[in-house]
Amino acid sequence: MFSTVKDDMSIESTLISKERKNAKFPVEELTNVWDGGKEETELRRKIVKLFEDDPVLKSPPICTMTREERFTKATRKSAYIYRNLIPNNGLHPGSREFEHFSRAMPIENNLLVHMIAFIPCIKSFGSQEQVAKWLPLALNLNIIGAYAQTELGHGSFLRGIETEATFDKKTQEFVINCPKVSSMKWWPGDMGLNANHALVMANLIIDGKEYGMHAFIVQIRDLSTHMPLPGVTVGDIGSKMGFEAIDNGFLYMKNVRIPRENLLNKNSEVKPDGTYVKKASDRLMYGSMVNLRVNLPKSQAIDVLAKACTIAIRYSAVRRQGLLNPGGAEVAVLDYTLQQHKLIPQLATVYATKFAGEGIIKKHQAFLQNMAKGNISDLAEIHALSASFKASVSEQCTEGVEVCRRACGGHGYSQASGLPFLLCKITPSCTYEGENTVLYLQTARYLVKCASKQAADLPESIAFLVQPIQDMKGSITSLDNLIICFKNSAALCVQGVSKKVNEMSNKGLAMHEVWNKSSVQLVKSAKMYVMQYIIGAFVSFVTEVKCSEPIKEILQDLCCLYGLHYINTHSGEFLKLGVLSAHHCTLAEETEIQLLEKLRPNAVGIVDAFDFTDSSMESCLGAYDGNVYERLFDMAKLSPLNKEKVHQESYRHLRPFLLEGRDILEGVKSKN
Ligand SMILES: CCCCCCCC/C=C\CCCCCCCCCCC/C=C/C(=O)SCCNC(=O)CCNC(=O)[C@H](O)C(C)(C)COP(=O)(O)OP(=O)(O)OC[C@H]1O[C@@H](n2cnc3c(N)ncnc32)[C@H](O)[C@@H]1OP(=O)(O)O
Ligand SMILES: Cc1cc2nc3c(=O)[nH]c(=O)nc-3n(C[C@H](O)[C@H](O)[C@H](O)COP(=O)(O)OP(=O)(O)OC[C@H]3O[C@@H](n4cnc5c(N)ncnc54)[C@H](O)[C@@H]3O)c2cc1C
Repeated sequence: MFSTVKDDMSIESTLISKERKNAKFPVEELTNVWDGGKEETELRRKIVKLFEDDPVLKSPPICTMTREERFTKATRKSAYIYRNLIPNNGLHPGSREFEHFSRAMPIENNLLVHMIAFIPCIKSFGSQEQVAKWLPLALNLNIIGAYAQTELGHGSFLRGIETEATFDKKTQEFVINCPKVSSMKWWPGDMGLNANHALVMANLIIDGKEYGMHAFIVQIRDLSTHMPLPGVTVGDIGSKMGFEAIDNGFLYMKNVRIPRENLLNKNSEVKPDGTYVKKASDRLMYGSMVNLRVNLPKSQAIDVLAKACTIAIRYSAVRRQGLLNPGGAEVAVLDYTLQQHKLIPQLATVYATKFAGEGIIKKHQAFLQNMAKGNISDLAEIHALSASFKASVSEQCTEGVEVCRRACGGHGYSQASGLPFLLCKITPSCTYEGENTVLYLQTARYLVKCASKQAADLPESIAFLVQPIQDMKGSITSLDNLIICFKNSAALCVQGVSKKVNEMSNKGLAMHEVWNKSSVQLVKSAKMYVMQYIIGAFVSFVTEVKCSEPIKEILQDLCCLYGLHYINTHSGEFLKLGVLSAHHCTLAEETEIQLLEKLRPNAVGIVDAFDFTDSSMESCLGAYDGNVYERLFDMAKLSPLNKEKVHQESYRHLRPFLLEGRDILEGVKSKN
């Protein structure tokens, strides 16, 4: 319907090619470092290609589809992936290939909560017999389960959850009830339309006595008709800011009866006579959340920011607007120091959080191995670290994506840029798997407890909180000094708020009031604690990684930039704590600006090294060829509103005024 408008040779494509020629490092090697080795890069590309070449997984750009179409396509693709593509290609969970799935998955898919929460919960909370019964069914999608914990009235405060599971000795069943509207399960992914089972977190009641939150497998839909079972009211909660392909659901249960065996009973059991047997710590009930807080940040936040950086940096390298040199040619907006100051620190955030996250995954794996042997002594430490890490990463990356979006000017507001989609995808990561403020407070609770102990009684990673403050020798801009600066700040923050807490409670104030009155500083302490962890982990990675000198230099520069950018945006905190002087802050600012200038020629190369395919980004601004304007025009042509030259409804409503206008204008014309 629209005529084609094409430049013979787009200037934008030429500009981005020049950028690539100017890069001062081997891009492929940085990709290998990012992936964890050359073989991993090859494997990832193989898996991505397998998914991208598959005709079943192709669909129109998401910005041209309705919610209904997006949900339908996502379900069709997900069912195919889990039942055909994965088993037919021998890609089993736990295999090396599996590590690369999140990069290969279509841009929209669902059944994820079934895969990442329902299945792992069966494994964590189920006895051997229960795992043997439920796991194969779940892996084959014979049953599809949601993780139904949050209710309309309660999400964060789990002790307040209202859904009840009352044991009926006579029938050897649990009776599941949502006593009030506020007790209805609300939000669980995959539950609204696709799930036929749910892992329901409910308050266990035996003979009138409450035993707290436990996990039950509840069938909610008939397996042959998919109709809700008696007593079950279930559906989709409606349109959201994002995740439109996912059927986040509501679930209201009235006298739903399930067999006694459906209480997942690895950690606690109800005997036929109603005796309650506790086999392990109550805290293991929270294990599923720790697992997700450790493992989700990579795919749900860090990769999302990496994509946003790719889009914004490629676009900024070809978008020419204004002059730097009076009388000269228009410049790429990436040449403005202020544009570099927006975007390049986001790149540093991607690298810092990715490598720090890998450290936490390793720590968590070690914890799981110990737990299998009955040792959960590191639980509090891993809970505190994973809670604040999830909070900090989701917060930094969400802010970063919005910075990238705005850095693309007007086009960043267009769905065709891919950036609104990324922003809507990343924003809820600050809320799900534990609302960030609530998570920071959990970390702070642990840190304050640690502050009253001796270094020898604390885990190695925490002992610095109670040890003497270290001196910085030499420039603030060295990586060693950055670590010292952040460690000192975290220690002083924690000690300061602990002192405040003690003083207030010594004055007789109730602990809950003390806590509320100190909460602003408590959250700040948790943030500083996790920042020192992230910086420390990034520095260790940069120091130890085996790579060529140019790559090492880029990583060192990004590492330094990450620390300095944080200092410069929070300098008041560092000055207030007395960790840095005004002179240090001035130097930190100058050095950051120098680093931006140094990294600028490599910026396109660094985002190329993330190696996102065009189809994994669906972005007219971020495609590899830099051909932004033609792509924007082509995408606009696909808008469903452009299906016909004249939109009948717009014409119908406006026609009377247009006819008036025509008559007036024709009258004027005939007078003339
Ligand atoms: C063939 C298979 C193929 C598979 C293919 C897979 C392909 C994969 C591809 C891609 C993967 C990526 C895809 C991802 C897609 C993601 C989509 C989005 C998913 C979103 C899913 C979201 C799910 C959810 O949101 S679930 C709900 C989460 N809810 C929460 O997190 C609630 C937060 N609240 C809490 O955690 C707690 O209740 C609380 C701690 C805030 C409560 O506080 P309080 O009452 O004060 O504490 P209490 O309960 O009394 O606790 C007392 C002590 O326990 C300690 N503690 C608390 N929490 C924990 C914990 N987690 N671990 C350990 N200990 C804990 C607490 O500190 C107290 O200790 P103390 O010693 O007494 O001080
Ligand atoms: C996209 C998405 C997917 C989800 N998927 C699932 C799922 O699959 N399964 C599931 O069970 N749930 C799911 N959830 C729900 C999610 O886990 C909860 O929304 C989340 O845990 C936050 O709880 P809340 O909504 O009750 O927030 P609230 O706790 O009500 O938060 C509201 C405000 O109160 C503040 N606040 C709360 N408590 C405190 C406190 N103690 N001190 C200071 N401030 C406080 C918070 O900081 C926040 O500012 C999902 C949510 C989203 C958005």
